[in-house]
Amino acid sequence: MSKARVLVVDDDRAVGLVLASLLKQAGYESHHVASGEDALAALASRAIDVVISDVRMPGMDGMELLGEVKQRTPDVPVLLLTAHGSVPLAVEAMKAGAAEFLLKPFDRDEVLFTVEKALATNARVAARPPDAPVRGEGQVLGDSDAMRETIARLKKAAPTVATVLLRGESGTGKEVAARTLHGWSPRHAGPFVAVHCAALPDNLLESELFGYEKGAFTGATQRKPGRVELAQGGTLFLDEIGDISPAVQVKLLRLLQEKEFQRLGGTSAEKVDVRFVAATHRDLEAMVEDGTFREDLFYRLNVVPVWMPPLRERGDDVALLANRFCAELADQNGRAGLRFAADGIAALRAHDWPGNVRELQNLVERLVVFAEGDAIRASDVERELGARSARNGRPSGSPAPIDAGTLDAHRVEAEKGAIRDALARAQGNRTQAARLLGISRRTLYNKLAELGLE
Ligand SMILES: Nc1ncnc2c1ncn2[C@@H]1O[C@H](COP(=O)(O)OP(=O)(O)OP(=O)(O)O)[C@@H](O)[C@H]1O
Repeated sequence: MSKARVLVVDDDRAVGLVLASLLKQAGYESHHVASGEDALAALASRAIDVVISDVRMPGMDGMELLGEVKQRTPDVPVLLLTAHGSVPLAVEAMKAGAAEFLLKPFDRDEVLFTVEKALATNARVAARPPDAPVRGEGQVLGDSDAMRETIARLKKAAPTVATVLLRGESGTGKEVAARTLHGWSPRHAGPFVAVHCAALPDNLLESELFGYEKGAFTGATQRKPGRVELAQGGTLFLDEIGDISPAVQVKLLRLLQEKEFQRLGGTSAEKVDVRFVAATHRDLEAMVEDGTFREDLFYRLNVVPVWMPPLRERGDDVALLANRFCAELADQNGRAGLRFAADGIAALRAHDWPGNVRELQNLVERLVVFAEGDAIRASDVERELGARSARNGRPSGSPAPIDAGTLDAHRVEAEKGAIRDALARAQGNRTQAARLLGISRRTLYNKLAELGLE
């Protein structure tokens, strides 16, 4: 299908561009405009599926824009973004019809989760057929020994219907690999449908996967196909498979074994023809051992295991990827010609990339947005790495312990306390705990790993 279109409205160019490009990376078509007036012009001239707008802007502000959008194109959900969050403002915005209220500085997963949720309420988008990506789109890139081996395995698996299990740390490119595999497969003209299993609570995940019949539950006013059905003739990508509950594990086992499923509220089994690709950063073998992941499901998934190597083991790929990202992002951001100086690349090579390719891509993006000359130098890289490490509480390069007196150490402790508290209040239920904390389930999982609370 054509990609969902997101309009980003922010008078702060850097914020707007970063947000628009984050959405692009996630597979949306996104445009940035700098004012409410320009947003209305964009809405009048092209089909937009969701709007994300800053609240405080000169001229027409986000609240006024919200009012106009609700009048002119009531189907289009509006998400408001502000650094000046206050409860009365949020309440006022929700009353005026805002789909959601997001706080700056924004969290990538939170933004994507919220956009996905908002798109699900847009009937026009829901009625579209699923994704049929262009052959070759989003191909895995890499020339290191580790990556050559991975690519060779993907090529061998591509022409078959064997289930592929992609393993590797977060940000290593498992989803990119899944899309590449689909693009290389005989099913490439069919749909590629992704389900991010950790992002959804159980009941939503089930209805998302299997769909529902009219009347299956309150609010089920019409029959809705699930992602499994939408992937007919193509590939179903089950991301974060290690995060699904035992109840969903049983249903997936049946789907993988019998190639059939039942819609929620349905009475008959439906047959499907889909190729399964799953991914996880978790140690599934250990989960099988401790009884949190079904052994039979593990074997069904682990037919062709493919490991995505961490970026720190990919040698020259750092330079290859950085140059590629720089060229693309510089082009998109009106900085064509901007490149890395040799010492800039050397500085990148010296970093250990705990966030893998995602971290590199985000860093290059910031370097492009804030670059002043024609070349990105080691000092620019070090400054950005240092700034981000300070924010993450993870000093750059060497993993020195956090000084108990620093602001970051306090933040880390405060976050740990809030997460422990929410988990206790939710009696260990992570979905509820995430809700109490106002973050997505996926963000909670990432935080648990980052803070060593798992
Ligand atoms: N080989 C690659 N070529 C181009 N971009 C890549 C490559 N690998 C990863 N990326 C980019 O890095 C980011 C992370 O990739 P991806 O989402 O596929 O990782 P992942 O392993 O699925 O992460 P997670 O486990 O957190 O879901 C994406 O923005 C993706 O576009």
